[in-house]
Amino acid sequence: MKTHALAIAGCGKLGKIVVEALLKDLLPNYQLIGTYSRTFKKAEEIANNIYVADLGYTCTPCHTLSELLQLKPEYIVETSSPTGLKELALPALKNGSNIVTLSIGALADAEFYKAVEKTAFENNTRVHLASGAIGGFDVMGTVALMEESEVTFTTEKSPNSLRRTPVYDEALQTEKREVFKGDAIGAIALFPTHVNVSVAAALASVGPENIKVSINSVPGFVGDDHRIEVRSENIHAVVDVYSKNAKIAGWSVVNTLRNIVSPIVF
Ligand SMILES: NC(=O)C1=CN([C@@H]2O[C@H](COP(=O)(O)OP(=O)(O)OC[C@H]3O[C@@H](n4cnc5c(N)ncnc54)[C@H](OP(=O)(O)O)[C@@H]3O)[C@@H](O)[C@H]2O)C=CC1
Ligand SMILES: O=C([O-])CC(=O)C(=O)O
Repeated sequence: MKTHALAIAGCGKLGKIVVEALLKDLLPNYQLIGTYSRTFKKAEEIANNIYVADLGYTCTPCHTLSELLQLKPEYIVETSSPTGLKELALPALKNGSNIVTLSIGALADAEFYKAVEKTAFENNTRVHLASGAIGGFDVMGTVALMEESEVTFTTEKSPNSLRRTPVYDEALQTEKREVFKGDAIGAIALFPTHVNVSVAAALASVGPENIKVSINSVPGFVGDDHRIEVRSENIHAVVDVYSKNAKIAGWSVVNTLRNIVSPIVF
């Protein structure tokens, strides 16, 4: 069986899910050879998990991104932040590494998107956008090719998840409110780490400047509900995903990694 050298950049909650999957032998085609995170200790903890599991190879925790790239990983799981993806994408692609990312919000920047596309193309590498806390990119892409469509993205969130954002005030604890209405570029600018999904749905369909995004704070709400609706002359598609927490996003990276090496591809 061919094994692929894997690295993780951003060793937080979702990166750890990929490690959990490796240790459960759900990613038998990959060896985690390196980790990197802003806080070195977190990269070290994951590398230590691999050491303790005695998988027959070593995982090197890295202090810098360039140290990670020197390990020449074939795939880098990027689970840091949209800023992290901006720092990592071009050097990683030039280094011959493919990327699986959840920090899709970074790609709302059209100039960055173009540079990523060009660099990946020139270096024969690819960027895989994991489905994260949503799904249905296939339907969205298909309809976008087929005919003109209108795509709306409506999210319900708990007020607590908006606490460290500019829209938060205590009244949100008792009052339902639409806290953002606009396109995906405006949404990710206001909530830089909370609405990667809106950018992902937009990139899969009508583009970040054309999708209609509505973000709603609902008192007492637990988790997130993302509802994407595509309407065109022939199609009415609804993708509605409720998730109690963000675990689904981590597992979507695992699913993407499995799909990459599977002879039967979804
Ligand atoms: N597409 C989707 O559906 C979803 C996407 N996301 C995105 O996934 C990513 C990971 O989320 P999650 O695991 O919950 O986040 P966490 O905060 O738990 O983990 C992120 C880790 O990455 C590190 N980090 C952050 N920025 C950088 C950087 N520039 N360079 C290196 N390391 C960095 C953090 O370091 P430190 O510990 O020092 O802060 C932290 O350890 C985020 O971008 C988030 O926005 C999240 C949920 C759903
Ligand atoms: O879990 C979610 O609601 C999605 C999320 O944080 C994101 O898209 O960044």
